[in-house]
Amino acid sequence: MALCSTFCPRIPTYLRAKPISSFPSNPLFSLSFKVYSSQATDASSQDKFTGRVGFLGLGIMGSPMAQNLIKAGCDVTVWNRTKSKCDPLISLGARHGSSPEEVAANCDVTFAMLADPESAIDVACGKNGAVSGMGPGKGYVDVSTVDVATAKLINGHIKETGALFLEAPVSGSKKPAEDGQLIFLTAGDRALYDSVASLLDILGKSRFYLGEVGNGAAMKLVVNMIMGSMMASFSEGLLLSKKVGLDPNVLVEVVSQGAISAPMYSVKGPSMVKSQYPTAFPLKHQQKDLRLALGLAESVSQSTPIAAAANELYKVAKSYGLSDDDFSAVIEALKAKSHNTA
Ligand SMILES: NC(=O)C1=CN([C@@H]2O[C@H](COP(=O)(O)OP(=O)(O)OC[C@H]3O[C@@H](n4cnc5c(N)ncnc54)[C@H](OP(=O)(O)O)[C@@H]3O)[C@@H](O)[C@H]2O)C=CC1
Ligand SMILES: O=CC(=O)O
Repeated sequence: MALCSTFCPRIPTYLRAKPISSFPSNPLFSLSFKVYSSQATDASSQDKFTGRVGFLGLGIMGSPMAQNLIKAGCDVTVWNRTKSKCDPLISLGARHGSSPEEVAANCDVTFAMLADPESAIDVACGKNGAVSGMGPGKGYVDVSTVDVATAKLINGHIKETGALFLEAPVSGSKKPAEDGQLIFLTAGDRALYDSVASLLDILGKSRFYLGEVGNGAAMKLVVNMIMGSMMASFSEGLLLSKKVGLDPNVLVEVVSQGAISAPMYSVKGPSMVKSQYPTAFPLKHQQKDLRLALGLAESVSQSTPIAAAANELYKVAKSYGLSDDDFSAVIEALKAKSHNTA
């Protein structure tokens, strides 16, 4: 079945796109409702996608995303390198593909949510990769966070088969993925963007179409460069407040009420004070994103000293075995530093 825009019936009315003016200006509304900014979308998600959907990569992000598609009534086929992660989704009604190639061959559109550029390339272009199953009338949507060169490389291989390509990295972590509140940063084939708009609207609260392939990756890396630096700076503040005799919990509260408030600080601050880092966004992925963002800055000779310093801290944290902890564990690198210099 070729890509089509037909009705996908199980999306409740309250989850459908609403203009931003329908909601009060309270930012909390954007955390709990589907809100579409005027720039974020002009494709109508009234045209529902009912083709078969493939999903490759069922980690922290991919599993809840695939689950939301299944719960919305989509016909989903999953594949993951570690097969056991497919089982809960198969229990929910998903089909299983034995390779990315088989999934792509049997589906109209295939999503991929892989760890990094290497795995994204391997799953798309490697042996039994998705490219081998692609062809005219099909689409490939890569939602992994990769660099511009990787997005362009995969785009090239997919397009050679006659299929369409959309890069669509997401902003938003484990909880937004579970809640269908992701922000899609898409670029590539506009026709594919329009075809999968209703799927993106099941998974996310907004979607930006940014033009040429590479712009999605670039936007995502800039956002995560800022986020990585913010977390490193917040970590310094928490430790400094404690060392000068303040209660870091009170700092979290003060920050939450002022102009520098951010959900990230309010959500992660209390557990950071307790030295607990339950993984939502793995530290190794934040360091990967900083590394890729620094490469992006290098490519245009943009000075990014703060991000470069933050990247060093994440590398130190990795060397302490914190790769799979949440990225807020970067604070441990600063604790170790102050111990070393004490
Ligand atoms: N977690 C988050 O908060 C967010 C993450 N992201 C980005 O989304 C992507 C996925 O993140 P997340 O789900 O957290 O990561 P995970 O580490 O939880 O999952 C990574 C996925 O990639 C697969 N994988 C890794 N290496 C290979 C390989 N060589 N071949 C095939 N498959 C491979 C893993 O398979 P296996 O299960 O076999 O290991 C798994 O399915 C990353 O690019 C990340 O930067 C974006 C926004 C938020
Ligand atoms: O990439 C991570 C995120 O929280 O967004």
